[in-house]
Amino acid sequence: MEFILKAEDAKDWEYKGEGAANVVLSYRGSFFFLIGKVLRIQKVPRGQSKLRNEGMFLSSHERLIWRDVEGLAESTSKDIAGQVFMKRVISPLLGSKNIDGGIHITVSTEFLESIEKNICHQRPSWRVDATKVDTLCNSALLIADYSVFIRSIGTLKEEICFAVEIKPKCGFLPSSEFIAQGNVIKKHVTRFRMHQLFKLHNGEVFKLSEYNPLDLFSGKRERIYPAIAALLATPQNNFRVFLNGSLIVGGLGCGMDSAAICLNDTNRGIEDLTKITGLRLPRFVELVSEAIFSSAVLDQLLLAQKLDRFDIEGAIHAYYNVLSQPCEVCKTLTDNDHFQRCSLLHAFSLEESLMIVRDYLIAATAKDCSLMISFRPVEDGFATEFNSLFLKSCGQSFEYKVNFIDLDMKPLKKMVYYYGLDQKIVNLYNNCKQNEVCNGNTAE
Ligand SMILES: O=P(O)(O)O[C@@H]1[C@@H](OP(=O)(O)O)[C@H](OP(=O)(O)O)[C@H](O)[C@H](OP(=O)(O)O)[C@H]1OP(=O)(O)O
Ligand SMILES: Nc1ncnc2c1ncn2[C@@H]1O[C@H](COP(=O)(O)OP(=O)(O)OP(=O)(O)O)[C@@H](O)[C@H]1O
Ligand SMILES: [Zn+2]
Repeated sequence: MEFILKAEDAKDWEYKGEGAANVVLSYRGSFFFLIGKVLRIQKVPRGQSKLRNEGMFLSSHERLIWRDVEGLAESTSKDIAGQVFMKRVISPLLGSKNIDGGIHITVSTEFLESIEKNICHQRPSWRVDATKVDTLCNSALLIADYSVFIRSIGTLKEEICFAVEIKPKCGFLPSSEFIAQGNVIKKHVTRFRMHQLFKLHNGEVFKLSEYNPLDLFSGKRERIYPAIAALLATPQNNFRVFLNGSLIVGGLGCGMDSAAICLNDTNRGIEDLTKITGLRLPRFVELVSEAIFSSAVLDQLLLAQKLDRFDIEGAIHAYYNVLSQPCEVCKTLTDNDHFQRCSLLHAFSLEESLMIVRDYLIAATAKDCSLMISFRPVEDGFATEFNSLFLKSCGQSFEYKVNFIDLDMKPLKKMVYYYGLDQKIVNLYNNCKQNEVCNGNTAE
């Protein structure tokens, strides 16, 4: 008999969080198979009811880009495309060890409608205004809950555990020759840093984050620690802490909490963590840093991000080649040298152009995914099937697990948006710099 979640099951699912595209719920019922799991449900922009497309999910150009990936071009839904993309494109790059594709389960429209109603008051209001549960979707993704440390399926033993969620964003500086002279700042200042200023300017955050992705991705202990400390100081949508599965630090998907509220909440969260685990703030930062350092999990992620070799300023020209359309960007270029250089990209073959765009899209996924690391204190010398580390400074051993989340495929049509956003971000940064408003965060 097929397993279906129906209206009466909705009460067992509790709001956990959401991003731009999905809402995530934790299971609070007693059905063995669902214990320790979360359900990831697709959302749609409000006012836009997505018509079910019974045919191919990918556009004809996307099918061309992904034609070498077995089963991807033929996908008939977002779910199927996502699953194939994760299995055949992302897992080989990031290593299957830290990725759980989850399973798709059938959900009734009534279940989704009840969920939409039940969680409405818990969602951030700006997310409610922008999106709603896609009640026309007939499946949802069931994944292990990484905010808890589960040792065996179907049990949630009463053990202390905590987890951090990190959205590290882009960990390198681009060096593409297709970056216009006027945008050369991109080669010296991180995208994250420039984007912060843009977000501040547009009221998307209250305070600039001091987090530097180059530190987090450095592979050096002494640089990872300040990166984690900076994330903790200004979590925005880049950092969350869960204690026994409940969110204690970081907001529900936005950076709109005022600096004071945020700091108060963080302090309270850390107090709770210290009370329950005995771990004080510096030791906690040390533990998270050590897990990132020892697991070297960001090395693979960085390689995947670096598939973006041409930067959007180069890849956008390849995009127009793929579409076989006149390039909308070349039309706007005023620097003749730069125009000549970009023209070279239009001489590339279709094969080369497809590869540039495909690699850019894979890198975009790698720049937007998050990492969840769950910890559990253990007796020293305790044999474990998981990674473990000993924190000398507090004489305590921990076992930990690292998992990537949000490895969704990015749609091809976003390329134009990516180019526009990039130009807006760099223009604003350049203007601010000229006005001597902003300070540099240059790479060494
Ligand atoms: O473009 P960016 O760098 O702002 O990233 C977007 C994220 O913004 P962020 O900068 O992390 O606050 C954005 O996150 P928020 O909605 O701001 O929490 C999404 O992750 C978006 O991806 P998608 O639309 O769900 O596929 C992300 O879009 P992609 O660029 O990954 O497609
Ligand atoms: N497997 C999981 N275990 C625990 N919590 C999870 C899991 N997957 C997602 N979450 C929580 O739900 C939130 C939203 O999930 P996710 O990042 O997949 O949404 P999204 O809409 O795809 O995000 P984005 O805005 O980056 O596109 C996460 O930030 C995380 O807090
Ligand atoms: Zn062009």
